[in-house]
Amino acid sequence: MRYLTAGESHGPQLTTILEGFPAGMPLEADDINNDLSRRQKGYGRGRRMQIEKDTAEIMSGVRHGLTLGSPIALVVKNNDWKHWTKIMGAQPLEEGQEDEVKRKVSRPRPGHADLNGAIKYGHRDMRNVLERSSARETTVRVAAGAAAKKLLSLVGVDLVSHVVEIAGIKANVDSSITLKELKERAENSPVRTGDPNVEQEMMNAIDEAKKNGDSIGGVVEVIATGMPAGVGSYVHYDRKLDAKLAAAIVSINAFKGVEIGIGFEAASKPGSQVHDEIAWNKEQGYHRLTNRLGGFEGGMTTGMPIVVRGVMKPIPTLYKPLMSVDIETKEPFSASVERSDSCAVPAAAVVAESVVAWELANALVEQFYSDRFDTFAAEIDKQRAYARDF
Ligand SMILES: Cc1cc2nc3c(=O)[nH]c(=O)nc-3n(C[C@H](O)[C@H](O)[C@H](O)COP(=O)(O)O)c2cc1C
Ligand SMILES: C=C(O[C@@H]1CC(C(=O)O)=C[C@@H](OP(=O)(O)O)[C@H]1O)C(=O)O
Repeated sequence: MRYLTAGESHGPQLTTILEGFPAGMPLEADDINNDLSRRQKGYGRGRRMQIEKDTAEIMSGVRHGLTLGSPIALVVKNNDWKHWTKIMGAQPLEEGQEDEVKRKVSRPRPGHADLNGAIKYGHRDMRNVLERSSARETTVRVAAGAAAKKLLSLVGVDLVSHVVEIAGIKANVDSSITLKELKERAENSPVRTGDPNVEQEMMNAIDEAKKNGDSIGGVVEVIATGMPAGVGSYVHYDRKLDAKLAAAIVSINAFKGVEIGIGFEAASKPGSQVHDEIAWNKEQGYHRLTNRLGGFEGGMTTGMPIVVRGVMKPIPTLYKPLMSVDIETKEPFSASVERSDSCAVPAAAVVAESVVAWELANALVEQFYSDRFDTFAAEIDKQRAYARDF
């Protein structure tokens, strides 16, 4: 499967085209809209989220609630567009209009794509960069991921995402709770954490950062259960599914690191406390007695839950501005800010869940016959039975 996205943050709409979904799979706009709304929630977001009410329209590839096997085009309109029509206007500017409608952005913001993007594409107006590098684009990545999640749910793969750390405050999730309970907790928490004991502390940290004109980051975790064993491959670097997940996570705006299973903790532990012992019984088939490697060995799924974490840096736009240089005058300035999120970690957890879902769905579609949804689902069931008794 593949998808492209198009759209500027303050343009009329965002678009994505999804390709490779099996034909005959149920899909409705509501499957997508629920996740779009989840991405908009979360403590620490700025004023833009009060303007937008993200909903997807399915423009192609689905009839009477079933996929056709042809490309699926999804559109999400930007409500904010109406405030930006002049600045974002599609028409070329006429003589003398330049100053009136087009305030050139010549001041690159530290931590953003502005300066490097301007150098790369030769834009003297850095709005041409920031409009596309904005995390507004994650809206349609979540739409794509929601369609992937629908596919996964129909073949018995379930996902949950939650916030495990904000600004050094760590959640401690009771390992005895079920995935369903974890999901409910995260869904009902303004900071999407599975640990209610640290929720208030995290919100206080966000308030404090906001008050100080600063921003904070954190760590999110995505867990996926039900993936059959043996998906992905060890034979080539670009077929390793854990590597694809890592790339997907780091591709999210502001994500700077990724861990699979215990991740960086493995560096300080002996092998006996890192590797998961293998066992077999009739009911479960092969399984691991622990899941420290987060569901992967050799770039392939083990059949155990997949556990991926990603670290998000603090939002780069700060009300307490950082120094930069104007590209026209080469003079230093301190950047002023109109609006920004102060912490988007809870929202980014939903984005992480979506990009992981896409990679898992893609891996299944690549590995199993996938023209028709009914045969695709049957093949996955067969793989589960085969792997259990192997
Ligand atoms: C959900 C989400 C919301 C974000 N909101 C903002 C924001 O309001 N202000 C901002 O400066 N950066 C925000 N970012 C981060 C920037 O988009 C990102 O840091 C920037 O594009 C540079 O990319 P890089 O950090 O990956 O290098 C957000 C990121 C995500 C995932
Ligand atoms: C619009 C979204 O996030 C935006 C991501 C973002 C950035 O620089 O990444 C900057 C802000 O944009 P604006 O300046 O228009 O308020 C955020 O609101 C969204 O998540 O839907």
